[in-house]
Amino acid sequence: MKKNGKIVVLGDGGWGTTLSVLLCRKGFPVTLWSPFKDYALYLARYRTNPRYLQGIPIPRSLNITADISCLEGAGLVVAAVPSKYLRNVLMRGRDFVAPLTPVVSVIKGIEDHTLMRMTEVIREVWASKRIVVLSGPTIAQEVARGIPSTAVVSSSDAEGMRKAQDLFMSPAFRIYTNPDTVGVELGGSLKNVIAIACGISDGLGFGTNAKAAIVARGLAEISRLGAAMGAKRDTFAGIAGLGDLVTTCFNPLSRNHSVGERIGKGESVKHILASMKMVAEGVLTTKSACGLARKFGVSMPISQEIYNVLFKHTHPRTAVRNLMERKKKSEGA
Ligand SMILES: NC(=O)C1=CN([C@@H]2O[C@H](COP(=O)(O)OP(=O)(O)OC[C@H]3O[C@@H](n4cnc5c(N)ncnc54)[C@H](O)[C@@H]3O)[C@@H](O)[C@H]2O)C=CC1
Ligand SMILES: O=C(CO)COP(=O)(O)O
Repeated sequence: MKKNGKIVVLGDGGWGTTLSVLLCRKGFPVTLWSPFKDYALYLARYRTNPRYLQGIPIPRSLNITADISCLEGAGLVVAAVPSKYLRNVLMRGRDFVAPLTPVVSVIKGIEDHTLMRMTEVIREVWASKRIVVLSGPTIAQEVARGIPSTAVVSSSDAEGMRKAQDLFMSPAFRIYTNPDTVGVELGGSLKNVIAIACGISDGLGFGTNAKAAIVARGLAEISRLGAAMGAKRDTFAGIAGLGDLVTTCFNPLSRNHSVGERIGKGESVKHILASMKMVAEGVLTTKSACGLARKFGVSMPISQEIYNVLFKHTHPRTAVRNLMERKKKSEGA
């Protein structure tokens, strides 16, 4: 990426704003696209994002707009809108982007009605030929504050992957490469379901034994599905797998964890979701995970119980009992 090639970041949420600020600090010309004109004007005027990234100053050098034609002439696009909005945003922008424009997806989700990964959606709508994924244990507030963090970039385009590594690498943000895109995308998306489970466990007042079990058995079911979909099992033991699972299951700033915790404490799912400005991707991803489990004939008992709690009004304690009373089995089976 040349310093004179404009970078467009699609999405003014916590992560899109963090990455815009990081790239600005590195001296790149960056445009942040917000879906809402009023909020774009607010961000541009007050140089702070109280709705999604409190307390982080936005540099004057960051250009902010709600005009999707800002994509025209972009040297690189960072896709940072929640998964449920991605297809629509891509449709709005598709006349302004060429298939050879590099696109970095930092989105952690699986489209629920198609079961497509985000790179698949981008390829379908924009016919993009150069797509990279960035994923890992990256709670936005921590990265924005310069707290040491790591992530992985992944692509079948080796040169694009290395360029993306250079683009984001910073003194407090260390980037690795991993060509297993399916594994990196699945790891980042499916861990949100397990983070909801850990939140429920905390909300019910359980201890670290229960959470450790959810993390270990959650990772086992994520890896099982990933392997069936062609991912490498090693990827799930790395930064985009176990790494992201740990941060999301244990960090109180995680939106997925906090949705689970509130459920465990007795709030209704409907009430929790209505009260949130930010998006907890794990809610819809739970549906997708169960859809993929059925499609690939893989058992995902924790995801299935979370589905029952979220969408079938199963009481969390019933879900726990269902998991604890499953048929005896060996760990590797
Ligand atoms: N926040 C974080 O710590 C991290 C988030 N991610 C991922 O980044 C992606 C983006 O999430 P966040 O930046 O966290 O968002 P957020 O939850 O902070 O903010 C919500 C976003 O949704 C947008 N939005 C609301 N209605 C919309 C509509 N109708 N059309 C288009 N956009 C709309 C808002 O403008 C805002 O950008 C997600 O897939 C998330 O999992 C990945 C790593 C870290
Ligand atoms: O993906 C994330 C951390 O890596 C952010 O997690 P939450 O969406 O649960 O806040």
